[in-house]
Amino acid sequence: MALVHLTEASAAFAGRRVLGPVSLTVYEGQRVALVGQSGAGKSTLLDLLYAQARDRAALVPQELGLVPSLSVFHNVFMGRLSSRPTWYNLANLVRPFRRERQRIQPLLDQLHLGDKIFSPASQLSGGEKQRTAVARALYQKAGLLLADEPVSALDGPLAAGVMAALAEHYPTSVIALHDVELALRYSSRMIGIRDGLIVLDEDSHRLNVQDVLPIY
Ligand SMILES: Nc1ncnc2c1ncn2[C@@H]1O[C@H](COP(=O)(O)OP(=O)(O)OP(=O)(O)O)[C@@H](O)[C@H]1O
Repeated sequence: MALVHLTEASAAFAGRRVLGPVSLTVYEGQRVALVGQSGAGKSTLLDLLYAQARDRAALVPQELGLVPSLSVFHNVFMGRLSSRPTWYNLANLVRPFRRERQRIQPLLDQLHLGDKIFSPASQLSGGEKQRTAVARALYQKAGLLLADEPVSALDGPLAAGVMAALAEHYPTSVIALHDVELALRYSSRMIGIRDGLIVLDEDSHRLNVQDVLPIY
């Protein structure tokens, strides 16, 4: 089943086309890695996909979108604000419900962030902020994950752990990654972007790093 679909889509800034035309269908169960040079158009493509699938997608944007004054717990809780009544959200803001803590704590533990649950986001390192945004997406439990460089601030083993967590919670995803090896390891389909166009679209298991490098 197709979860998101673009037909001859394009995007421009100040009259300059930066993406497209691109046509892309992402099917249920596909873990898509988006790779390409800085400025190739990966974030722009993710934006177009999100615009099509806003009601069924969790987004980890490159800028993360955290509220600095709120705790990690509350930032993660925000992943499901729209599915809860306002009174519930406000009450949980003042005094976290035990059942919400019981849902959020294991996600943070999995991301090695468990001891930061009530730290304000403003006091986190770059990598901790990134993992908070990832936890928010895990908590959201949407049908599709869209993530823009979700592990760029993490070192090797931690990056692999976060990619494994994303794969475990989200069978269908589109993730922009600059680390080609990581992209190959955690995706089933590899899409390469160059100058705003799709120049590679292949099963990841058919590719190795050398096959992907020419798009850079
Ligand atoms: N708000 C904007 N205004 C003007 N130009 C923009 C804007 N956002 C992106 N662009 C341009 O669009 C092109 C594609 O940018 P995009 O962010 O999609 O690339 P990217 O592949 O995600 O890059 P990176 O890997 O550095 O995040 C670039 O040339 C960029 O300069």
